[in-house]
Amino acid sequence: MDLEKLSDSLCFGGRQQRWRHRSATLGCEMSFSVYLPPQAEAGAPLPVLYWLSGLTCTDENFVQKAGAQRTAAQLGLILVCPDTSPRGAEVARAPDGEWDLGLSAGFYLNASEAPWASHYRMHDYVADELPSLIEAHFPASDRRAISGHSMGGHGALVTALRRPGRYRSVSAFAPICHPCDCPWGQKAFRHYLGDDESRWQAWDASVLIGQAQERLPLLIDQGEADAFLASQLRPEALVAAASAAGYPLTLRRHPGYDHSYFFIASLIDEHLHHHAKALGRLAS
Ligand SMILES: N[C@@H](CCC(=O)N[C@@H](CS)C(=O)NCC(=O)O)C(=O)O
Repeated sequence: MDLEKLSDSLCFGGRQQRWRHRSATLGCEMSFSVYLPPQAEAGAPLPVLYWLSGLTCTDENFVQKAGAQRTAAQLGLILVCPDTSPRGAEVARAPDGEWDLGLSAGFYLNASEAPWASHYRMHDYVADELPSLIEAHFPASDRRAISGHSMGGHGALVTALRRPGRYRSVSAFAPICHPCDCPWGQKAFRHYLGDDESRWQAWDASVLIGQAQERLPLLIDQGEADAFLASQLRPEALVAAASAAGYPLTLRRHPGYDHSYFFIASLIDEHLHHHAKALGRLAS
């Protein structure tokens, strides 16, 4: 596996890096960002928090805006941020001006429909190919946690729920909680998965939580001033489904916070502590 280093900066005593590789799963070149805390110098494997960003993002939004590195350095957590869709000239794209489909809008699923199916396999990339690469090339253990924002919050929830045993904890900021029943999700699922809505359910956290095999520590933060809250995010659907299934869910609603990275930056430390406890880096 060829890995090309694109950048490498000292950050809170650790390294903030960006890498490029050829993804066999996605059939294109992909970039990802990784933060290696100072403890990585010693070489002993450290646990990894995978972060999935939202619509219009790349692997760089979180590392530049969330301010997670200071606490990751204290806790000894590696942070890995994949891109939000396959990339490159060979990859299908939405018509100009549509930012909620195609590039930067992969929805962390495996598409079944043309023209998307040949490259849009972000679920397999995030759950399988990327962790294998990280664990082979960096001082990373197989203790994994997953988190994300908006479309990436949906991705974190669905990835953890679909893949029992792979993650120790999960969290999300302002996730799309019930994509089968909101405009962003319906548009993406119709294109990527086809018109048969019964096939959408395998990618909807509010459905999957009712079938969950394991109970992970699950934390969700939601801003009350988020412009997408009522129309797109629908946390009440996930709360109802979790309650019916007896799945413990901590959902915190925060007055005044919007959908931006300012909200994420305000609460990211609490998410890092949530994951550090499950990953054995803090007393629980
Ligand atoms: N472009 C959209 C907003 C898209 C948006 O809010 N994207 C979120 C994720 S869903 C984000 O993280 N944007 C990038 C950023 O804030 O750095 C609009 O104008 O309404």
